[in-house]
Amino acid sequence: MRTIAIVPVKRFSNAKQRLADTLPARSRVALMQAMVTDVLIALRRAQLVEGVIVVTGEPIAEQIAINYNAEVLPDAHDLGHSEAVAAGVQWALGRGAERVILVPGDCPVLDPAEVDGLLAPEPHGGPEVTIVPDRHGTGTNALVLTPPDVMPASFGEGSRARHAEAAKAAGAAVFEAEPLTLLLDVDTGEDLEALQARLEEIRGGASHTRGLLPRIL
Ligand SMILES: Nc1nc2c(ncn2[C@@H]2O[C@H](COP(=O)(O)OP(=O)(O)OP(=O)(O)O)[C@@H](O)[C@H]2O)c(=O)[nH]1
Ligand SMILES: C=C(OP(=O)(O)O)C(=O)O
Repeated sequence: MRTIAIVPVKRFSNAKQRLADTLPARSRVALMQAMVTDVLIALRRAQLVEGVIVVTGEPIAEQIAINYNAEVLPDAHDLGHSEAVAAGVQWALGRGAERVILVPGDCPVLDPAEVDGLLAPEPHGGPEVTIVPDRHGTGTNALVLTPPDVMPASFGEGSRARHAEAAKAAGAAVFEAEPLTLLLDVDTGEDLEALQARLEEIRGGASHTRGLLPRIL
């Protein structure tokens, strides 16, 4: 099933506001750069992802996307996570995608094998939505949408329940999955500590973020 990954990336200067008390701006920029790089490397290694689109107005993210064989869809206004993804879905439909996986740019320990695990189950033929929550259990870190426009994404506070409701309303089969490496997005100082702990537990992966953390913390 032709599957495209959509990675929205906000301009680095506005990114990670929830880390402003933990890191100075230049470190937040460096962290986003490293995390986006690690996410794109992981998606490129996923066997079941046929293409990657990065939706961004950030020139550095654009260059990273090009370096890792991803397409770039300009985002002139940074109107929001969901808005960026919506544009990516339309782009993916135009390129024949039958399914999309929505992945944020701030899940650096993403494991390609877990991405393939999310995409491996044979689709039932009808509309389907898989929700990957965040580690707090109320947000959404990733969505697998079959077809890509089965429902609009609605990221933000309490999005896990909202996405489940929207999927049911769309008549889609709803699944939930908790692949360990997709549960950890980095939004707060506490997430950063959890990331450091995770990087100590696992060998390999997230090479750019792993290399940067000691320099900025
Ligand atoms: N292209 C684009 N991506 C976005 C936008 N808002 C959020 N994103 C991306 O969506 C993903 C998840 O967003 P958040 O967790 O809210 O990241 P963030 O906005 O940097 O974090 P905060 O500033 O703390 O809210 C990240 O990859 C962001 O870069 C946007 O307006 N445009
Ligand atoms: C991360 C989420 O939303 P946002 O990207 O807008 O913070 C979420 O829906 O859990």
